[in-house]
Amino acid sequence: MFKSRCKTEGAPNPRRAFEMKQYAAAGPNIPLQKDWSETWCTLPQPFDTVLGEVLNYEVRPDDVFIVTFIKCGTTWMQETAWLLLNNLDFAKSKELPQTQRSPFLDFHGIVTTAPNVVEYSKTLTSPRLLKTHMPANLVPRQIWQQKTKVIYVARNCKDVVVSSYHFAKNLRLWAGDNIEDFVTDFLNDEILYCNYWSHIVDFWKMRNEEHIFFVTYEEMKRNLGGVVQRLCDFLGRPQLSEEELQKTLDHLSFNKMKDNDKANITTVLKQHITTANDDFQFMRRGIVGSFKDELTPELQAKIDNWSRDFLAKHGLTEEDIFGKL
Ligand SMILES: Nc1ncnc2c1ncn2[C@@H]1O[C@H](COP(=O)(O)OS(=O)(=O)O)[C@@H](OP(=O)(O)O)[C@H]1O
Repeated sequence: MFKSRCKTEGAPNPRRAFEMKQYAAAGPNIPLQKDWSETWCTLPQPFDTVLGEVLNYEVRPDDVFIVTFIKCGTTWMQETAWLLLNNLDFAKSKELPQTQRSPFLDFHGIVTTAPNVVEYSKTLTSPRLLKTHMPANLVPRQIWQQKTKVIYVARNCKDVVVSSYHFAKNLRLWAGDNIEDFVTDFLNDEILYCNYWSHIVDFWKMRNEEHIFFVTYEEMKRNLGGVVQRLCDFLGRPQLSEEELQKTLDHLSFNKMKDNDKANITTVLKQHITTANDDFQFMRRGIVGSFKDELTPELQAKIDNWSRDFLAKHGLTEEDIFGKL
């Protein structure tokens, strides 16, 4: 059912920390919409099984999915949406780790020693809030059949490159040692879940569909209060009072989430990814534009050219999606 293709067959990239495959959805049972890109998704080998589990996942009518490319603000949005779906239960949010409140369906594909999250998620009461990094053509197919609610968070490419570089390097999920090589691998789709743009553009095209909530990390930084109230409408929840909103924004601030070990997933990641460096921090800078002081002008231009070429084919520019950076 799955076609795997490997551009680098016969010449494996020495910077790959583990064997990766590039998967493309294939076969008559997979509802590949006409205008979705058919770009592959780069995943570790154990996804041969996990992909099937995720694609065939049994979706409940009131499930809410958070779908993102990596490092786009997933965890921040999970904390936000979980609170709204659970009547602002701050006490429970501080008791239970986020990974238990809002499981990451594909986690055991990346970390084979992690528990089977697909199985765990079946034990949760509804409404469930589920996370996946799969692209549109590889998320549970019932999402498209049932028009299940999807919250999609996108983040500008250069900040994603920087954030994923620190993440992959410090967890030793990538075996190179400098950001120049990482940029090369990212642009060649050698990094987990790449290709970046096809992931984002597919959902951008669906952003006006009723069951899709498309938002950017940049908008969350600019006006989280506005995003929260808009999300209340999407989730069918009442708007928050001024007092509730302020309490929610305080809980969701970078510093509060960083100090909250039930929302900051540093410890969980270190527990499962045993190769992690001691000083690995999941909550790193949490800003828009960290690329400005972490990427040379040459690397920025290299990424911009690559982005421009991809987006031109779709009649888009990066500014259409993210505004001025
Ligand atoms: N509350 C809050 N405010 C602002 N920014 C936040 C917040 N929580 C997480 N973050 C930042 O989001 C980045 C991690 O993205 P993800 O959660 O998508 O990572 S993952 O792919 O699910 O591992 C990562 O970005 P960088 O700091 O740029 O690395 C986190 O710091």
